[in-house]
Amino acid sequence: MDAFILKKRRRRSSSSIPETGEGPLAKALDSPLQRDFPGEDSTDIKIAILLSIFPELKQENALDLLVSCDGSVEAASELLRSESSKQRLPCSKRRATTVPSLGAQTSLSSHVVHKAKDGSITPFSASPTRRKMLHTKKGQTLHLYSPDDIAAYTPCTIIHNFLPPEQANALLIELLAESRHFSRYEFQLFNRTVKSPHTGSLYVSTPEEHRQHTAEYRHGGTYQSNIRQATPELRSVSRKVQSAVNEAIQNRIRNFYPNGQKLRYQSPKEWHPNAAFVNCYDGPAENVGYHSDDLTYLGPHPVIGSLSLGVEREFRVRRSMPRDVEEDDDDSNHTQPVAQGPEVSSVKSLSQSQKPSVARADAQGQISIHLPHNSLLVMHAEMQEEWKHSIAPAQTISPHPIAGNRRINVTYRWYRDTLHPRDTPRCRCGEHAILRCAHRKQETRGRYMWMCHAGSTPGKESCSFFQWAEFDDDGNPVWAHKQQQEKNAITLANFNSSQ
Ligand SMILES: O=C(O)CCC(=O)C(=O)O
Ligand SMILES: [Fe+2]
Repeated sequence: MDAFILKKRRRRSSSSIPETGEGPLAKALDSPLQRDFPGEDSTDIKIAILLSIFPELKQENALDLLVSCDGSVEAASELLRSESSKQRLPCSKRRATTVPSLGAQTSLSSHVVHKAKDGSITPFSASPTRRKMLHTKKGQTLHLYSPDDIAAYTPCTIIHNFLPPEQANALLIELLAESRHFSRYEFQLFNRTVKSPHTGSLYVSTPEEHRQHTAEYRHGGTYQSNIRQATPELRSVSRKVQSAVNEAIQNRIRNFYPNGQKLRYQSPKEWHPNAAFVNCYDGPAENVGYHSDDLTYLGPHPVIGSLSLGVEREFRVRRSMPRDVEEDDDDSNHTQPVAQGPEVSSVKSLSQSQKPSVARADAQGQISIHLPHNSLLVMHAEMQEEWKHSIAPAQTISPHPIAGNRRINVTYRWYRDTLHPRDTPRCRCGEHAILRCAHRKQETRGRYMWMCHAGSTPGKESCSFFQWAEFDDDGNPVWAHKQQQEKNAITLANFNSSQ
């Protein structure tokens, strides 16, 4: 289970579980997967039986296997026998890493199987219990490394060593020089003005878009002064990001979405980046707190291509828990600012009563995806509405030969022509309303709404404006059709086509 390491472990005092010390069995018995395992008392006996039959099997892999076989030693042995016989075949196309006895970076999903009531064994990825087994517990972090596991358990695709090394280094050097111009985003969190615990800047395609972003677009409720024009490396890399992201979207649709169809409100058009947030995390303490990205200009179910350069850091994700499970309040009275976009801060300094969303995050546990230099993470269409993400402060980091202690991140984004601030609704205080997805109440969950964002703007108070947002199935706002008929639609320039 090397691909899947549990960092914080529960201490067990139960007398039914023998004292196992700090070894792999102790880790295995503390696994969150344990709770789905029937007949907990006999776990160690079953592991011992499996180990006596298959001496090369690692203890922690034995537990994985038992869990996936619903606790049946028989099914687990059967699977191991068939795996080892496949391995002995000289022409076997199977990679050795699919056998659980082998070591580092094994994909969990590649060897975990599901046993149906009729005794048939299917791959875990096709089993109905797949995601159920991955619920993390309070305060726990599951670490995923392999691209297969990341695709199976999170709405993300990771591509390691994405660019040719020289191109990754050239972009890193260019953006490290740019980072001298970066600034901290300011925003209102509850009753305080907070600065983001990292720096950044927004890059756009053309001088005209630079003007519009400074004077018309609002980010986190304010006009943004720190907008820059895309640099040569940023543009040339965007071509590769564009094709990799489009390929990843098609794979995701084919392999993960119901009936192999795109999600409702997801755009069927080719994804093309026309803006990018570039973030700099200077040292292990710099971070970004849990948030989902602002949908206002990206529209429903946006896809984001996120390139990491320099120091490796942990990208943590967790599902946004439906709030009606815990509390019953009304979307239309939404006054609690939910952190959005790169303007988010760590909320550690707030008192317990002030941080309900943090409490929910803890209750659910989280998954950590490690982002090494030159890795591209695609956040798919379900990510912003159903999950939250963060860059955790690190205890230690390994300095990068070019970047030192710094990590540079580029999130390539597709700002929608149809959601230009000229066309989006205004709230009663005359501000641009922001787009959010409802998730608190079951009856309205998944619907979009336009809301006043002034409550998150330093020095402003919200007018509580609220209006349901209407989109067609491809994520076009209702006004887009009218504009097209009148031929006065706005077109934003792709990074690639505007140089
Ligand atoms: O640094 C990262 O990987 C994530 C940045 C992020 O979440 C954002 O820019 O919205
Ligand atoms: Fe983000």
